[in-house]
Amino acid sequence: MTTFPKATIEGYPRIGANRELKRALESYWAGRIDAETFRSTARALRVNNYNHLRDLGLTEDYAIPADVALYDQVLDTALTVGLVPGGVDLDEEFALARGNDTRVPLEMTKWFDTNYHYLVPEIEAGQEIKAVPERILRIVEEAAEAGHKVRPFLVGPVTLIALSKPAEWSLLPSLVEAYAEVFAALKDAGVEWVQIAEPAVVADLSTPDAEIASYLREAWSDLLGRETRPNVYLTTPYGSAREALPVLGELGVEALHVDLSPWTLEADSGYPERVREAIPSETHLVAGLIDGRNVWTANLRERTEVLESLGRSADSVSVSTSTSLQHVPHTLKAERNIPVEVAPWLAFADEKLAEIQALVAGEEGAGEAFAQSDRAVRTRAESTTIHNSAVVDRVAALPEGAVKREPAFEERNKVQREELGLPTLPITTIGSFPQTTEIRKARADHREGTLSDAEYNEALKVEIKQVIELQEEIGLDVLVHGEAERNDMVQYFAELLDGFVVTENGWVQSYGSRCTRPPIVVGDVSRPEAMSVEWSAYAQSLSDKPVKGMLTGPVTILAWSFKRDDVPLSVSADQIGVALADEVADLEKAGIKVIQIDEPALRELLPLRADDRAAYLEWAQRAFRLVSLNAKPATQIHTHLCYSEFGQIIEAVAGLDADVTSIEAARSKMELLEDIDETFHSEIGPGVWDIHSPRVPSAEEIAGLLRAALNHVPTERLWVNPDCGLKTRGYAEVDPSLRNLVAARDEVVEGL
Ligand code: MET
Ligand SMILES: [Zn+2]
Repeated sequence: MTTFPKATIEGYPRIGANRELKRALESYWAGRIDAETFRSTARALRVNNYNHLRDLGLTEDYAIPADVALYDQVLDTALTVGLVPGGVDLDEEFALARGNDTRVPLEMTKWFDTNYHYLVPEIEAGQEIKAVPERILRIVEEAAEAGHKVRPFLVGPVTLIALSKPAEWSLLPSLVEAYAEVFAALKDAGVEWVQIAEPAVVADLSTPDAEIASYLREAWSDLLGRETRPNVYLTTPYGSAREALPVLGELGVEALHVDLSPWTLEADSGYPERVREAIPSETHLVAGLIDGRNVWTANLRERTEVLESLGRSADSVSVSTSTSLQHVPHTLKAERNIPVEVAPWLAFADEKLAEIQALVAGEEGAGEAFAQSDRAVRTRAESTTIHNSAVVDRVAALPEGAVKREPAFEERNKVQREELGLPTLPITTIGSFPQTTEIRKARADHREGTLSDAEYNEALKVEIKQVIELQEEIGLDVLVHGEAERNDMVQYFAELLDGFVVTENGWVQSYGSRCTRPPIVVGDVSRPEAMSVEWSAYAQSLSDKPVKGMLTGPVTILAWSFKRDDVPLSVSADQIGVALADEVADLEKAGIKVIQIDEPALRELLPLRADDRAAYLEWAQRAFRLVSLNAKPATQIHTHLCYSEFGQIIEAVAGLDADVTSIEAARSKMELLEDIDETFHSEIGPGVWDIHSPRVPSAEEIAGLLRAALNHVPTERLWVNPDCGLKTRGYAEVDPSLRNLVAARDEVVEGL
């Protein structure tokens, strides 16, 4: 048997260093290129990546994983094993992902606790499962033609069912048959190693841990007992395996990956020890030592200690990443503006490859790399640019534990009613208005330097004025300035706060062709000057109605950034919280009476393990409350949540102690209302217009949703608003939809 490579990675960014895949996908969808051209572009990108990885040192056979889905790895696997029918057809695949005239797309949701989103297979008991090995054989063949023995990649059967809707376990035996068929085909094609990811063993999904462990045993003892199959490399990224760990040890897979990243060991420090005990020496162990989802230079000395603590002989252990590198940008080489002091502290995908090789070579073999790592660790710890004692002291002086805005909601509510004098069922929007071509162009020109600061500000003010006038004319009650100055809300605040570094090219795939450029929290966070006041104050000067100030909350800013690894998340959250509290004070001074603090990512950071959730919710709530802690009683604090189902954490949402909460609800047909009943005592705006779709909701439809809401929420506490901001929509839909909101509200109020 070919031995497992000494140095490897779990996966590499698929989108392309210059986002080639994104461009090819979007050109194909728009009909600008045909299927043939698309396929050859995607193929060239894959082969280039293999060549690139070989140049970076992955020279051993099977060191390079072929984790090469065109849209999503779960969809790709589901199609290959036939859990979702679609075969090899490109348009079928994209129809599942994006919908078309005849079908709605598959639902999309977060992949473990990352910002990547996968497509959720819809499955049912008794359905047919027919493997399509051609999909993966093509990948193997094209790699072979280019001179590479790559490791075909699939999500494993247990994880695939655990992530499907519903998790229909009765399908497991026939699904295992399909995997067996794919394995046999790969073996026949001469493949010696296949990589199968089973991260279901690290998370508390809808299926309990103990059951996951027993399905794992059932599926894998069967698969591993098959005659015709390649060697199996089973992987467990995104955390530590608990109940399933002994099972993984007993299965007898040829190679097993465990996630030993600093992040995982912080939550479960005894993990290396448990791995050492549970995994027999016959199983080749692959230590996922290099963090696949953060951007910090590894402490090679400390990583070596973890490696040594596994007690393995050199030929029975390899070094890899903790997860696929799909969660980090390609390379630091594409960055020109990272401060020279900070650059050595960072390692993107390509830089991590060098770290893996250094760990394999050890200090004797890679002295320079170890010395560099030592320097990075030391200079980062000692840096006076990122450590700001004023910020640390300020946060240390805060009261510990839960903080509470005074007076309590009921009292504030009275003052705010008087101050604002809003009508019954007040109407507002969530903040952003359509980002027009003119605004995008102005922003691009400003970035390029062809539009001066003054001209850019002027362009923004023209836009704000139009947005205010439109809202006045339509008759909304609490207005917004439209957020024309923000492209991405988190990027916007990160650029204005100290303690963040933003990248030029650090694109990371979020889903399909969608990429984001997460900022990096490098140190203590503070606010050198006001960030949003100029725009809000200008907007307020144009209207007698209240204009809502618009901030992104601490949890969301953190969730959508690369986080520090030298302090707990709660520390950064507190720091961002007080920085935003200063912004609240400045907005109040500028005459703003209503301030929204968006926390769409509150649910996203919820830990994978149920045991860890209470502690998370505690610091998340605290950070949010710090922002509004010293707001005047008369200032109405709103919050907004979207992107996930909040039923599970509705009490935590109520615990934010906002005066008004808007929550996405239209798409789920207001399912949320059941949960709201018992828990919510403040005002609430369940979204009544699904802004993810280009449809214009009719007034009757909206009125229906409002009447449904009134069965759960008293009239005086209900707000009328869309599900989320309007920035991705066009005015052609926004204008009539807003008018329908007003008509619906008026009609419902009439009938009260
Ligand atoms: N205020 C933001 C907006 O309207 C909230 C977005 S939540 C993803 O765009
Ligand atoms: Zn939203």
